[in-house]
Amino acid sequence: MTTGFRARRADRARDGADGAEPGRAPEVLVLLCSVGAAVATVAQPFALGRTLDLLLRDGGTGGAAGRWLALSAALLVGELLLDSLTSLFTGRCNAVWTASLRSRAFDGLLRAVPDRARPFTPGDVGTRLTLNAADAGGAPAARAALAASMVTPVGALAALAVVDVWVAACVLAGLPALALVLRTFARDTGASVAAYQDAQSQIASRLLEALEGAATIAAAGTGARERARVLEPLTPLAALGRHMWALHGRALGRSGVLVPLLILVATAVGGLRLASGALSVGELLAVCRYAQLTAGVGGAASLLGAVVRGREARNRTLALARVPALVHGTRRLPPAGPGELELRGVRVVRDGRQVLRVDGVRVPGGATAAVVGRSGAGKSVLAAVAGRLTDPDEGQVLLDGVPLDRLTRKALRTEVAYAFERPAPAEGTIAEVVAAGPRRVSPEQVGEACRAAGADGFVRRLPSGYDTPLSAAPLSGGEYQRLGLARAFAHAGRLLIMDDATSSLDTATEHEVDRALRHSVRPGTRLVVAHRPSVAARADLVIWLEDGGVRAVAPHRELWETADYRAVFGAGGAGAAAPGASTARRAEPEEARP
Ligand SMILES: Nc1ncnc2c1ncn2[C@@H]1O[C@H](COP(=O)(O)OP(=O)(O)OP(=O)(O)O)[C@@H](O)[C@H]1O
Repeated sequence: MTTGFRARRADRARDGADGAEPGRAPEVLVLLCSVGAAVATVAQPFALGRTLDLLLRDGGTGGAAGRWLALSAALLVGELLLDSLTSLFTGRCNAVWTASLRSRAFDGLLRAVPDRARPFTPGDVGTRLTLNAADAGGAPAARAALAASMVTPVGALAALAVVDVWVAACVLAGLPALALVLRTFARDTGASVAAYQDAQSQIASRLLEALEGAATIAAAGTGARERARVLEPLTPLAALGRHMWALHGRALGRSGVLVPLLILVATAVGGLRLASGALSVGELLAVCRYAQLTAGVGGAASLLGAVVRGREARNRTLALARVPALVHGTRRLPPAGPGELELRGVRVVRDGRQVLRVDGVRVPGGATAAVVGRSGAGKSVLAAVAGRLTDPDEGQVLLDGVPLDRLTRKALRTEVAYAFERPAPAEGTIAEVVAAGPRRVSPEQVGEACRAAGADGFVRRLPSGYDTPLSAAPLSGGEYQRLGLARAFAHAGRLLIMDDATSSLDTATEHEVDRALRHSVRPGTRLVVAHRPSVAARADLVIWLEDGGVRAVAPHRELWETADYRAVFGAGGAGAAAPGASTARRAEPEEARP
């Protein structure tokens, strides 16, 4: 018990750190209304019993019977009103809590170190933010209703003891069995609920993966296999569902036998007490009703189920809020710094494996550095570390001499811009999407950035031009990529990192974009992940990665002398032709050669 309490307190303390919880007011209102309704329910049999006794004694002529009858009616109306208010406040409480849990989970996800959020697939995140958040949001009201639901049986038992202690003793003797049924139900359901929610998440994740790869699946004709893969968790899900229904049914069945039995015994004892003259007819009526209400404790099973489900769902939803966040510092960058980038003793470990080791690499301010290497060499990890999308496990990355983790969030995000291979979909018109970001960007600057990224032409051809909603714009992969570039150009600070951001562009467009980048975009340092030798050739220096380490840092023309370097671009392996020789020329047109 103490351990459970401590665990709950620790949970609350940890959750508190995730963000503000909504006030307790909605929950308290549910509790007050439910308790009020329960009190009215408990008072009714007593009032009705007194009314009946007075009517039988006075034949309905006394004023007292009328007053008791009016009280009974008032209690009934009060109970109905309070029940309605309980429903109203329950809806409000559920909505407030669900919204709060969703916001906290979502904020946590946005604050998180992107790499740490990677284990949560989009489908899993969707399930946690929708189904799980709704279940978790319903728990506080269910908890209040569960607490209030104890008022009726406890109150009824107390009232029963006042009316007749013998009948109360009989009912009390049967209660431990009912409590045991409830406890077993709560314990057994907990584990199944967690596994059930996990299986739901798996189906959602697989479905989203399948939707993303729909074209590949259609082309490969593997639809049936994919369908089987997506629905694979359905079998354990169905088994878990059946198991939970069985648990529910068993709990209801057991309480369904125990409850009538208790009522029967109470009625029989009450009847004997009436026969012996210890109870009046009205009191017998009250006794029977109180026995019913006391045994109604079994009805708490469904509320208990909602509380258990909500607890598991809350853990799943708030797991998103607990993903480690990027903590920012308080320093600013020196004004008008050139954007010099330096990596000192940087080491990145993923899944226990070193995936990047870079020491003493410096990109002078205003220079363009190409990052090249075979697939899996660590280029994207380097790009992520260079702009602090993730922190290295060891070492430091400095921009104009300031470690990135000491910078304020604003300084970091205004001075370091990113463009990716696949820009994230965004809401709004094209102009709004390009303008969205840390800097204030005017419509003229949006146009300039789009021209530099080679996007202006196709944007103008859209029905509403720059005012076309992005979601309604039929864009090719390359066009979409160019909008991502335009956004990065519009917000370019002293460091611009392009991670495979021109991979879908044809060579001529890429060349134009490169020229515009030099002349029309705010000058600064560029770090460009490159797969084409043409890009490396135009850079001031190349950081050549191999198996997560730096093989060399030098201009492209020098590195091209090395056969291994040419092999990175598929331009012949070791022992291939010298620079400018036919193999290299065949592999890449004119501009590829130094
Ligand atoms: N979050 C992660 N968890 C485990 N391994 C990771 C993670 N991120 C990267 N890696 C591993 O680090 C290595 C480098 O990955 P990275 O994405 O930087 O390669 P890359 O050079 O950009 O490759 P490509 O050209 O194919 O995009 C890979 O072996 C990759 O599997």
